[in-house]
Amino acid sequence: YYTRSIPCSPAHCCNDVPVSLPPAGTQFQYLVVEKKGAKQNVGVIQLNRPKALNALCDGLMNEMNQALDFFEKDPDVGAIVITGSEKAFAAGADIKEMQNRTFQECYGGSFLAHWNRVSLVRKPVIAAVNGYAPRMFLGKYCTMVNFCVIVSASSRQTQMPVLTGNCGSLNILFMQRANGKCLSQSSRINSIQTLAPSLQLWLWSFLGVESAYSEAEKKKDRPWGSEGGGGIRAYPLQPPAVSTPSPLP
Ligand SMILES: C=CC(=O)SCCNC(=O)CCNC(=O)[C@H](O)C(C)(C)COP(=O)(O)OP(=O)(O)OC[C@H]1O[C@@H](n2cnc3c(N)ncnc32)[C@H](O)[C@@H]1OP(=O)(O)O
Repeated sequence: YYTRSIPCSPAHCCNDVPVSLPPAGTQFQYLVVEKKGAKQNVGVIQLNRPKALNALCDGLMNEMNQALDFFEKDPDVGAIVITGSEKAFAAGADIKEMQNRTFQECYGGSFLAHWNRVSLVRKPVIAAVNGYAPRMFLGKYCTMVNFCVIVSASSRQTQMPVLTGNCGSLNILFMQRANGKCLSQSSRINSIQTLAPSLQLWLWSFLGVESAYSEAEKKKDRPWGSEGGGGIRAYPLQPPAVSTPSPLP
């Protein structure tokens, strides 16, 4: 759980008595939540459900929202990092929990609506990804990572190319700043290429394109993320020329 061991800030004076944030006694079953860094100003949320490869069950996502609330309100926290374990960032939605739910339940009950909290945090949220992260980056069912700002790190075990997530994620930040909307995947990708090319280049150079590009993807010699329908390539220097689809025969 999370303890506060740094000196008081004016906004949070505790008269030298250690303060626990979130409120003392808050225990997380599925997360390790702590503040890190020399200035203790980075809120770190580590997914901690190893037996299920950090699959995102309701309990985990509720705790995630709680932790995000705490960090967003904490004036000492400048940025939030969400990370997993070495083997898995997260195995996506908890499919065991989902398997018996009917369409009506999901649709009527706003299934997964509480997953959006991370996209509303008004501080940078960085997803530090290692290991398995199926369906976390691309496709119809974009999950948590797509609502974060930057996805860093890479791993051969990551099933989706890491950089793909970076583009979508950073772009969401951009679009949130611009108009508060999360656009469709292709719009996001297009817009970052047209509206924020320098930001994109900066991000790519920051992350090191080559190191984020898995050997497996290299061998396939195809656009990153094409499996998920995104069709994204690494364009370290120039955005792609817009191609017109060939007419149907
Ligand atoms: C919003 C929509 C989505 O996110 S849909 C995407 C849902 N995710 C998936 O479909 C991934 C499913 N998992 C896998 O394909 C594999 O687990 C793997 C490739 C990620 C890893 O394979 P590995 O062989 O290394 O591990 P296990 O398959 O043995 O898994 C260990 C343990 O974790 C449980 N588990 C894994 N993924 C999930 C999940 N998404 N939901 C619930 N539980 C999951 C798995 O059942 C094993 O537990 P056990 O008690 O031994 O059955």
